[in-house]
Amino acid sequence: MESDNGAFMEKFILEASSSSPHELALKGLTFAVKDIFDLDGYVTGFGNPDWARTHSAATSTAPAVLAVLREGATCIGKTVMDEMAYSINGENKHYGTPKNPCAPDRVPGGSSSGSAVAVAAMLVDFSLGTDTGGSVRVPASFCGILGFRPSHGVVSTTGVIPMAQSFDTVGWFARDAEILNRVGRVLLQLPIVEPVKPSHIIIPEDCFQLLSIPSDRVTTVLVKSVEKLFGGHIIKSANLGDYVKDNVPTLKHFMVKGHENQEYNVASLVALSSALRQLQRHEFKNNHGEWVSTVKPDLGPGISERVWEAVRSTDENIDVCTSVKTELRAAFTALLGDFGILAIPTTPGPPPKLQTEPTTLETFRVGAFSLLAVAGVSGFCQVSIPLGTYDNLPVEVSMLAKHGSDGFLLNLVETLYETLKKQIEITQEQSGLELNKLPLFSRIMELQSDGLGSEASKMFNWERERERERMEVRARAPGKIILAGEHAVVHRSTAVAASIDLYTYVSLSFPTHSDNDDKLKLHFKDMDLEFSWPVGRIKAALSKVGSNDSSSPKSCSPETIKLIATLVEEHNIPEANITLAAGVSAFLWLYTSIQGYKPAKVVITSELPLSSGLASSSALCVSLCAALLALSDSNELDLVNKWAFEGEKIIHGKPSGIDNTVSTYGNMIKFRSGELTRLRSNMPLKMLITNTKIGRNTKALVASVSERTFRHPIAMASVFKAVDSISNEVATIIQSPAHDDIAITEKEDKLEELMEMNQGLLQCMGVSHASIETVLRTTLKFKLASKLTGAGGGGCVLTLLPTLLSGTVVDKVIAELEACGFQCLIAGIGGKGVQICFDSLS
Ligand SMILES: Nc1ncnc2c1ncn2[C@@H]1O[C@H](COP(=O)(O)OP(=O)(O)OP(=O)(O)O)[C@@H](O)[C@H]1O
Ligand SMILES: C[C@@](O)(CCO)CC(=O)[O-]
Repeated sequence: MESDNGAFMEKFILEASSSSPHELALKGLTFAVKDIFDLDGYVTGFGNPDWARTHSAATSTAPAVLAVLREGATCIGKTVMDEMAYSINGENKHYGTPKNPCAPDRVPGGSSSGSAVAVAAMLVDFSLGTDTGGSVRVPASFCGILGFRPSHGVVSTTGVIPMAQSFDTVGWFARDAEILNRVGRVLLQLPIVEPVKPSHIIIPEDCFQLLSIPSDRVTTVLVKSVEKLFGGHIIKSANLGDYVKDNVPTLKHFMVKGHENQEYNVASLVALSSALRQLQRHEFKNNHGEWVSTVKPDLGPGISERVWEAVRSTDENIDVCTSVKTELRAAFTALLGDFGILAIPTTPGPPPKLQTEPTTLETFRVGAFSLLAVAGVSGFCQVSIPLGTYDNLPVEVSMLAKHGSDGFLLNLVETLYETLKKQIEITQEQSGLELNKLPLFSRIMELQSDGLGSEASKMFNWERERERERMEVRARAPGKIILAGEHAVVHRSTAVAASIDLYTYVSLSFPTHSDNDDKLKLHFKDMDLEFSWPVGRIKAALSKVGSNDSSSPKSCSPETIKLIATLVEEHNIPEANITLAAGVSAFLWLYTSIQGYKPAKVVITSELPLSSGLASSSALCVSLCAALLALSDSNELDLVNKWAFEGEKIIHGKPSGIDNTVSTYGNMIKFRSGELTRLRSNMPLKMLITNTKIGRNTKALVASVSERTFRHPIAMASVFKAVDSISNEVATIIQSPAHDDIAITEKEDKLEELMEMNQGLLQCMGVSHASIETVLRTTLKFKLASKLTGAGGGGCVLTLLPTLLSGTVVDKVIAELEACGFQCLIAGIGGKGVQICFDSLS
């Protein structure tokens, strides 16, 4: 199954003999078909071996397949699909999961998984799939290609195993917008016509808020491209959820009480998807209930549950589902007219990891289906369009048009696609150094996904070695503030943190052969401290440690720490800088674990004050790991984060992982027991950060809180529980909408109160300090609330600067704090995480 990315069930060549006098529209193109289409003489497998075993070969070929064959395209095989088309994941336990060329550790999306992968891996020019609830749109978006779901009923589904007829469509995939359009014209039997300019493009904010990545990463590209081609005046914003709620009265039968105000869902769209799923279950049962009950097929996890749920479903609300369909189609027809476009995200985020638990996938599915149901229930046509990558994972946007406006939509994609691609490049360049936005990374991606197999990887390694010699890799990672929950987070309470726009920078370069240098050199530029070891010396000292595997982060054992300490002690670190020894040890562990024993030069500088609560140690570990992993096969952010955590352990003792996680991913997060939730901040937060300049050691402070917990377990459990509630409340406030100054002020007042409460509890933990109390007293004089941030014991203090606070007051507070000898800075919070770039040295 591994060859051809595991996309095919079976390969063969199928061509139609044609003596047509006209030029064939698809001549010279190859394609593949999902194993749900009948091909004369072949058993149609429906993704499941029990199905294949109990059905005989088809006696004719589905008209949709015949149509493309007759226009000169060559079919090269049938593709793997999800069992009975009852999944959007793309994992098939019987035939293997087709490998997603865009993200090999992620699912390819289903149910037309193999068809999408065959196109994405460039094994064919286009492919056919089917889409009932999302089975073309989802795999297209997960594999970074174009996917088209036509208006319901316009392409023949004869000779295609039905799933749920009210929603079943034949869809297709391509990498090229012109080919997508050409295939569409054949299937839709449409003549070639001039493109028509869209009358308006609606970008509903509520739908883009469902995205787990920053929504402007998607909307900016779209808006800029539309502005360039058609003018910005055609862009309209809207709230789709409200529009649907107000215009589809029957939907009330599917609205779940209490869901109206759910933060991450658009309640009326969730209701739409409930209606769709209900009717889908009903029709699936009519189609396959008897077969399932008799054969009791062996079905994969998640799919089995859904199939049996459908088979056992009762026929409630079926008429109401049909009314919802009719009302929604009328409402959207009024909204879009003949040439209006609705733009929404295809799915709420990047493809989930392979083998994610079905229960963990549920939140993703709820979000995905509420977006997918828009075209599903209205029967409108939809195209999913790739928009490059974010964090190395594919990003897509969808455009929908009125039922029957398929030709218009296909022309529009073709017109828009080149401009979109240029805009993606501009946006990615402007966002600077981001991990996945780099020439070398895109070259690596290309080489891995071009299907050249081992030849490609040989070339790739050789190329990489040469690149390595000429390259300087630079990385930077931000520091962080903790808004609520420090220390308690080590004891499994919730904390809320954000990145700040102060960074640690790492530069990594490897000597060329002609340099004849065999040393590993580390330069802390700010303190002008240099370390260097012959790599043979490091190898000899660490010979017992075993071989390195950069793709699986491991902890440094106490024995290895001792061995590393001998290497550190060979350099006499001045007494004033002795705390740097821990940073040097972490460096040696991370470097040797990821790069082995190779000579190199690493230079580190930082804008962050060390040991003051702004996570300088994490910024060091994260930027270092990003640089070290940049040239390896495994360059995922997740891996950077995991290795950085191992470095943190050396400096920190028992870290919770919050610091390295914020430094890696940026933004604002809620964090508990290693689990992170991204927060969508709905308020601009400005913080004054006061550095008391009292140096302290996070490791010692964390240990002191643990000791206090050991002495007073019950009392401290209550303290941690109270902190947990405070953090959760802070997260809710940050995310709740605020439309005017009054609402913002109310939110700020609440946050101030919670900060004061948190500070009180940090005092209970014993981590405040006289210098911190001085800052608190000073800011209180100006009615401003403050709390320590990070480990305490000195370090930094946060003061919330309310939006309506006058600049004069800010100046006065700062003047008074600086008069006490403190350093003040005003921080932008919630920016990007780690970033990386390559420079050529030659
Ligand atoms: N730029 C740097 N250069 C050298 N060493 C560094 C650098 N940044 C951090 N370190 C190492 O990290 C240590 C500081 O880590 P520590 O955890 O005590 O404080 P912090 O990370 O700044 O604060 P907190 O963990 O409370 O947010 C330093 O003593 C040093 O060993
Ligand atoms: C004090 C602490 O909670 C935050 C340090 O920035 C420690 C940790 O979470 O690892």
